[in-house]
Amino acid sequence: HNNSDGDSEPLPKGWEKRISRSTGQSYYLNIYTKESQWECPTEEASTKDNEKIRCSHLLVKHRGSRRPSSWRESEVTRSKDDAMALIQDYKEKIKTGYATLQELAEQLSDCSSAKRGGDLGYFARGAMQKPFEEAAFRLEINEMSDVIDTDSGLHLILRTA
Ligand SMILES: O=C(N[C@H](Cc1nc2ccccc2[nH]1)C(=O)O)c1cc2ccccc2s1
Repeated sequence: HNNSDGDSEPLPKGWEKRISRSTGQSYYLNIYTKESQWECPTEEASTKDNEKIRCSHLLVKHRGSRRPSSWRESEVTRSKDDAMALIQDYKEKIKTGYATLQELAEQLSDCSSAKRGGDLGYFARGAMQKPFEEAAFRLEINEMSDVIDTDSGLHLILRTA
């Protein structure tokens, strides 16, 4: 329920009202699961930490990657520094609106999810490597991460749901 002045009624237990850095809009944070939502909550915040989110990502592997091979090339030989230069370029292209993460992932991601524009589907905590999970669960919907370093390589993550 979005009451008109928003602040008249106290929030249900476990929620905090926040202001979005990017849009200035107020949103609501579940202090247990750290999940955020735009809608004013009507129920007590859920404490189950099997909350699921959905992300797409673009992965650039390097010769130190856990599996230095992909649908794009049978042996990935680029250095980590070269991978970093590449993914920073991709990040710029996405930030400037030159391309979407999905478009670049489909052509350039070293993850098999490239076929689905980088879509990884819904996942809960515990499914993905920790650095990826921590970054992904901190994102607001439609927000893209900075470059994230995992044993698989360097990622850009876009939270889609
Ligand atoms: O682990 C995967 N692919 C690896 C690369 C990789 N490593 C990751 C680490 C964290 C998140 C996604 C990641 N993708 C590979 O192809 O070598 C996954 C592929 C797909 C495809 C569809 C849905 C989930 C997944 S997870």
